[in-house]
Amino acid sequence: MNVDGQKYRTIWLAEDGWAVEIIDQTRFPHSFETTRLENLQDAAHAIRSMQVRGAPLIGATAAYGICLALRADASDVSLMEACSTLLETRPTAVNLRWALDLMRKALLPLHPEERAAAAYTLANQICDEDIATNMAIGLHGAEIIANIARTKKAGERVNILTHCNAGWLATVDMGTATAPIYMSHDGGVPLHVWVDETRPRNQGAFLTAWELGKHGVPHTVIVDNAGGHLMQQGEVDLVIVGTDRTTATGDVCNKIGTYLKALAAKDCGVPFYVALPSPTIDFTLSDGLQQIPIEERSGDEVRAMTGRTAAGSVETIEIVASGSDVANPAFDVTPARLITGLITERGVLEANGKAIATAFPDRISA
Ligand SMILES: CSC[C@@H](O)[C@@H](O)C(=O)COP(=O)(O)O
Repeated sequence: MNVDGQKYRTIWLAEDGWAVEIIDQTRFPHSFETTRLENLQDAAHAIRSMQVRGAPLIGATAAYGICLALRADASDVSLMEACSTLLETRPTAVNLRWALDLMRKALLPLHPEERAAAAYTLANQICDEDIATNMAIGLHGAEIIANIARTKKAGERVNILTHCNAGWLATVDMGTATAPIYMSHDGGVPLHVWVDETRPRNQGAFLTAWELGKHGVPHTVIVDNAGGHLMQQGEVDLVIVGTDRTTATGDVCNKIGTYLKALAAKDCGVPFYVALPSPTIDFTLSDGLQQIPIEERSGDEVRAMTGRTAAGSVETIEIVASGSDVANPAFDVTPARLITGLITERGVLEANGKAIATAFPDRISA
């Protein structure tokens, strides 16, 4: 997407053709900075520290992490160790395992001398495919928005609520939940987005608001607890969120707080959609609540907030009474029964095993 007139992806090869550059997402929204990854440890650190985050981008970064590892040492041991180092960086987004499995299966049979070049080709392909997938999700999701827009009176806009950041910053480009929004907005559909701030790391307030703003999409940041009230007041036409892992039966794991939005949406009769690329479906799982590992992140993310002071410096302050315990589960699971539809690259599916299996027979057998 464009940032002040310059086209960016979230991850790309440096001019030297081997190092990897990323947008450092820990600096948002106070500054826009890019950083260079030169080895496996840089790539693992970028994922762990959330310089890059969002399920598809985590997968893409891991793929380039393999490239960097093989550039230094293309042996079988190096490949296997790189896969296990990267796999341990974050537990919930299944795109990480998907990308590593893809890389390992393709590269292990090759002669070590061929591996690094083949790894770069494959990682580039993963990135290009991510964008094509998101464009397809955008087209399918835009139809849903267009149908709602047709029910509106002149001058009324479609109000969409989203949680966390499933925007272009969470993918290689376009985003998943935001792809239908960008396409509809660019196509002239009047719309407005309610952006959940998404405590504790504020991906909504810091990232989604930033990228919607840069693209000129009307939006309003709300505290995480406001969504239910807005739905009761008829101020939300539909919810679109992303996901880090979706079971073969349609249970959706996404940023903590997603489940509460789905409950409120059900109670208020508001359609609740999940936008996802097929690498986010974990075909080995059938019960999201029992089987999806939920990342527990540092309590410091709950205890503190970072922001810009009136004097212009970026500072971190404590916001919890000292001595209190904190807990920080980073994701929750929304059962399939609360989901109106899954917006995938192969169309909008019902959230159930039959619909998913019918749309992705090739992925099940793989
Ligand atoms: C297209 S991204 C989908 C999800 O990865 C996104 O909604 C999300 O929850 C991201 O969590 P994060 O902890 O910021 O990596």
